[in-house]
Parts: sequence; C-alpha cells; structure tokens
Amino acid sequence: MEQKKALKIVEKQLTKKRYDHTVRVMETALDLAAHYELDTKKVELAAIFHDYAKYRNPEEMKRWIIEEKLPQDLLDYHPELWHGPVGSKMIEREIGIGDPEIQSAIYWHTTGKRNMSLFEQVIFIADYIEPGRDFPGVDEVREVVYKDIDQACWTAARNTIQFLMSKNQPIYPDTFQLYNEKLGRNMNGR
Ligand SMILES: Nc1ncnc2c1ncn2[C@@H]1O[C@H](COP(=O)(O)OP(=O)(O)O)[C@@H](O)[C@H]1O
Repeated sequence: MEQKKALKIVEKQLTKKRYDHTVRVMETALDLAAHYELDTKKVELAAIFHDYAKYRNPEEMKRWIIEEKLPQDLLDYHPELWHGPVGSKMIEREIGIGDPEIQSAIYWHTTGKRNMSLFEQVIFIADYIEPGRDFPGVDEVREVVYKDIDQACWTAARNTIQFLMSKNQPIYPDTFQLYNEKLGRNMNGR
C-alpha cells in the first residue's frame, strides 16, 4: 500500500496530534530502517498503522481481546496497553494487512518484550524517540540508537519502568523481560 493511502486511512482514526505523532514515527522508523537495512516499505506500513486502534472505545477493544483470544491478562492492565495487540488484529480484519512482521511490530510497540526482532525494535524505538517526545532520558536513547539498538531498547525499557514505578503504576511484565534480556546481553558481558 502506498504511503499516501495508508496515511489517509489512519488520519480518520486519530486526533490531529496523534496523526502528527504517527508521521514523525514513520519518518524516524524510515531512517532507522535504512540504517539497519530493513525492508523500508514494510517498516513504513508498521509505523503508519502502529496506533490504528488507539482511539477505539475500551469496551470494543475488550471484545477484540476476548474474541481474538489475545492474552486475557491484558484485561488486568490499563486500556492504554490494549491498542497495540488489538491494532495488530484490526489492521488484518479491517484493512487486509496480514503480514506477520508488521502485525507483530504493532502488537509489541508499547511494552516491548524479550527476543524482539530488529523490525520490532525499530518500531518500538521510533515510537519512543520521534522528535515530538521530550520525556526524561529520551536523548540518551537518541544518541545510542544508530550505534547499538539493543542498548537503546534497554534504556527505553528502563526509563519506562522507572517512570511507571515513580507513579506507583502497574507494569506489564514483558517490559521487565526486555530490560533483563538486554542487560544480560550488553552490560554484563554474558
Ligand atoms: N510495561 C508497561 N506497563 C504499563 N504501562 C506501560 C508499559 N509500557 C508502556 N506503558 C505506558 O503506556 C502508555 C502508552 O505508551 P506509548 O509509548 O505512549 O504508546 P503510543 O504513543 O504508541 O500510543 C504510556 O503511558 C507508557 O508509560
């Protein structure tokens, strides 16, 4: 699908602010995809559709989680975490995008997980570092991402965990698994 057509579809699903975020995620993801020699057309589509389900009603998302047999433990966490997994299914049923690599990158873009593919990491990090983001620690991730995307993912996971803990918020465990995996690989020389 052409970039223009894909952007038109998501524009209808999003607020203006979220649409502008999506365009910046797309541009960031395309730079990373070129650098890491990924299929830029596929990365482009994953970035454009990553927040496709973001503004669906939580009741509707809940039905998708049940009917699509997504992990039911998602329902114990904030609906903010539902739009990735639900979006990965919606783009197949509503738009006809059934590419497993694109769907998986959308599924995991908010929490991350262990054993992420390079493709999944690019979408996860592009969402985290796009130029509109200004949370504490984001520059550290921007500085390292073209040299060491594993370290970038570790730092993003650490920052998110620290932020959520400082607010006494529940934390979906896959982010801890990402943090532990990358810590083991990169920082203890294991
Ligand atoms: N493991 C997690 N557990 C709970 N909340 C999380 C976790 N990871 C991220 N979040 C929160 O989910 C929210 C949405 O994430 P965000 O990266 O803004 O997604 P997007 O912008 O693509 O919709 C943020 O408030 C973030 O702190």
